[in-house]
Amino acid sequence: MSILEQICADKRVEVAARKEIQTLGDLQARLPAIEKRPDFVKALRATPMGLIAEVKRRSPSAGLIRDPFDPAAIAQGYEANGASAVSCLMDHKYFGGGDDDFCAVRGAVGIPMLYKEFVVDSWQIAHAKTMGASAVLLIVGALTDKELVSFIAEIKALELQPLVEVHDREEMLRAIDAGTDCIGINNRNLKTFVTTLDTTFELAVMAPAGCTLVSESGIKTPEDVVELKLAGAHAILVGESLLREPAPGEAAAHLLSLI
Ligand SMILES: O=P(O)(O)OC[C@@H](O)[C@@H](O)c1c[nH]c2ccccc12
Repeated sequence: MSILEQICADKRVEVAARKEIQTLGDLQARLPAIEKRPDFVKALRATPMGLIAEVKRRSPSAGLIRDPFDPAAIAQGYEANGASAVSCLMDHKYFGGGDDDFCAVRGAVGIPMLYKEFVVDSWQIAHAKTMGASAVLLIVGALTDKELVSFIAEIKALELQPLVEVHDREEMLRAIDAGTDCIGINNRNLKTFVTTLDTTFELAVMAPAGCTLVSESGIKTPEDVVELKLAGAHAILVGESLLREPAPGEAAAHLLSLI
């Protein structure tokens, strides 16, 4: 079993248990009272290169990334230094994240937030809305075509925006067929962890006109960002290289310094 399959199998068990405590109906009952959140895609397109800065403690590929870890302070640093949005890991078992981190960040910044999760169930989409997310990640490699189409529709129906993640040509074609206007190209292969910006260089040309294109993972230098912009990326999603610096916010400003 690949790590992606393993994480998704665990996630199904986790969501089933959470649904017993807080049902989908419980979440849905709260939706009318949830205030509208800022537009994620608009924020990404408002600057020459959008930055989705990530809050994550650890990952299966990198191990422990940052300790001690103060999600609210990190996110404030990102916002003060020009980040367009914050991505917050929701998975605890593999990434050390979860609801507490999301709430802490949500209370600390005004920019849009991405619910960074392995979505396998509609419950998670309603949960993202109640938490105050603006956008929800959908990983094409973890979903059937039918799931992809229905999750995109559910996300839009709640006035959230999907970031549809692909890693190869086949997944890119599936994302386009499903009809999304915001595609994330993950430079990291979630099966092998091999990470190369060549993934973006290869796939960016396939993106339909008008589609917002995000390059994700393994982005480290201002020169990387220039190359990604030339390749057609409108935004970048960056975690590890910022989080390993003493001041992640300042590192974010430096990363954008050549744009
Ligand atoms: O820390 P990095 O290499 O800058 O990558 C950030 C982000 O792209 C990565 O965390 C990510 C991209 N897609 C995911 C899906 C699930 C979990 C994590 C991810």
